[in-house]
Amino acid sequence: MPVDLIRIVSRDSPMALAQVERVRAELAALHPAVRTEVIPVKTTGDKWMGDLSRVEGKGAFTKEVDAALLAGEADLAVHCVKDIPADRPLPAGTMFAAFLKRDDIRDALVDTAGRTLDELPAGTRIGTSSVRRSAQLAASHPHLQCVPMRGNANRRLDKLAAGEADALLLAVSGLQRIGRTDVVSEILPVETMMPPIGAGVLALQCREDDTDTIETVSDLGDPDTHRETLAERMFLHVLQGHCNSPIAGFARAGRGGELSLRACVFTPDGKTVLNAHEWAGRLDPATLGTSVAVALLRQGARDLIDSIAH
Ligand SMILES: NCc1[nH]cc(CCC(=O)O)c1CC(=O)O
Repeated sequence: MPVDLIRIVSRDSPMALAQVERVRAELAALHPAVRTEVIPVKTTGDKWMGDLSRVEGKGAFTKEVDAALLAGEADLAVHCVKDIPADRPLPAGTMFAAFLKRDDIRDALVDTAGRTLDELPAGTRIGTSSVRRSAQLAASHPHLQCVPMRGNANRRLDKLAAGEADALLLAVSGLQRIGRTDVVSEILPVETMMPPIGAGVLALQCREDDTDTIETVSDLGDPDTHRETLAERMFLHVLQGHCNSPIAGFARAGRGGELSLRACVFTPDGKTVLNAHEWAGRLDPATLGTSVAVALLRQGARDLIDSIAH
């Protein structure tokens, strides 16, 4: 039975609310009779500006949103896949109903003087708390210096303007969502800055017994994004990666539907980089994710991941 109202819960950052607007627009196009309501909530990750590993890092951006969904205060949660823990199952009683068509997966350099990464002088302070970003930067541009920076993308841009760093690394998709691609000075190729698992993908999560809502929103799903996301999340699950892991990678669905998954694990100083790249047919994303994870474990990934606090 079609539903007539869907209450959507999400973080309350400008980026998260823009994501909800995309979901509402796509829903309105496919199901014009369905009304929507937005329920913004603050998550632990939004409130705590210290090291994420100190606040049970796992699920810091999703816990309160999932709680509202499970309590029946909302019918649909919108999450960045990147922020959903993969080392354990989704909260019991919830499931993914759809993954929206993937956005740009790359990171961008934001430099107020408009320079590229190669043009930045030694000692330039790059604002990022991400081990993934700082390790890769240490590998390719060891003369640059990373300084810790947290907060939603708008706040980071404010901190940059206030002089807390000289430049930032931020996801292109996030900047597009908040309407700030004007600040991008260079889009980094994935060879220089491999994206995080789930980059640029939005997940729609429902209560598993709410078949009416699941049926309604599942029409928004994109099949290629779905397979890519399953492969990437299975990869991260097998590696038991956490939010602060030095792990990067991405799957790509080819024209014929075949999937490839490239991934790496590195030391924080970027001096050791483990690499794996495998292909699979269109119907087996989970095996592909498992296989790439096992290839990296055989190369010693376990020690690299476990050496970082979480
Ligand atoms: N940790 C915050 C976060 N979660 C998802 C994105 C980017 C958007 C996406 O990949 O869906 C960002 C911002 C950033 O990393 O610059």
